[in-house]
Amino acid sequence: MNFMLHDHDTFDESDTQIIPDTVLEAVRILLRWSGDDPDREGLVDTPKRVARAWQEYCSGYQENPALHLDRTFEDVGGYDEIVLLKDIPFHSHCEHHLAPITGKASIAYLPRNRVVGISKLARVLHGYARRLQVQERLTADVAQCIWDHLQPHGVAVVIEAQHGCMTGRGVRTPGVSMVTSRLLGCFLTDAGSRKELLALMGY
Ligand SMILES: Nc1nc2c(ncn2[C@@H]2O[C@H](COP(=O)(O)OP(=O)(O)OP(=O)(O)O)[C@@H](O)[C@H]2O)c(=O)[nH]1
Repeated sequence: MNFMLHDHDTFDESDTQIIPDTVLEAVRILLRWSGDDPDREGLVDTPKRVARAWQEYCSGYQENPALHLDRTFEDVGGYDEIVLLKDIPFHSHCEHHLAPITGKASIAYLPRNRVVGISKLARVLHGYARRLQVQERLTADVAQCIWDHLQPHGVAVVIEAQHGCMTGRGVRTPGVSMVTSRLLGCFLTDAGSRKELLALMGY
């Protein structure tokens, strides 16, 4: 996170990160407001831990996920069928309650003359997941990024996830999954391609 550094900000020697004192104080206020004592032994380092955790949860703001798709390969023996990376686990946070979203994503594309290293599809997913999200936008962003930067014949992203804001609070309904999909190109317009894709994905 790009916070301005001030003289009184805290330098965390354990990982050489500088955490603005305003952030530490915000966590202390939340702890106190929740009913606990931020000065008791177990909580005294909690603001620093929380700050570091949120830097990690939100590290996607510091990257452009599209850059993972810069390197492509053309010599793949004429392969021109669907490429699918299935059931990629991911972790995100909802923008409404900052509660965790955990789930898995399946990402497919039908290449046009070039493919990308398969790990890069997961990197694109994590680049968007490590931001505050709603599942619909996460699904759409991943699909659009691949569509724009690989210019394939088709892209499909299906995400199935559980939302902490529904399990641990509010309606308190565990065990439900939210499923979202974004189909582009041939997967949207061609019923045969879509049928093949959904069969490969196991739907
Ligand atoms: N569509 C969608 N909704 C989400 C997502 N993550 C959280 N939500 C929902 O966002 C909604 C926010 O609703 P609000 O009525 O503004 O907030 P709230 O009063 O805390 O709602 P409750 O969760 O019903 O207690 C809730 O229904 C959440 O379940 C998401 O990724 N997509």
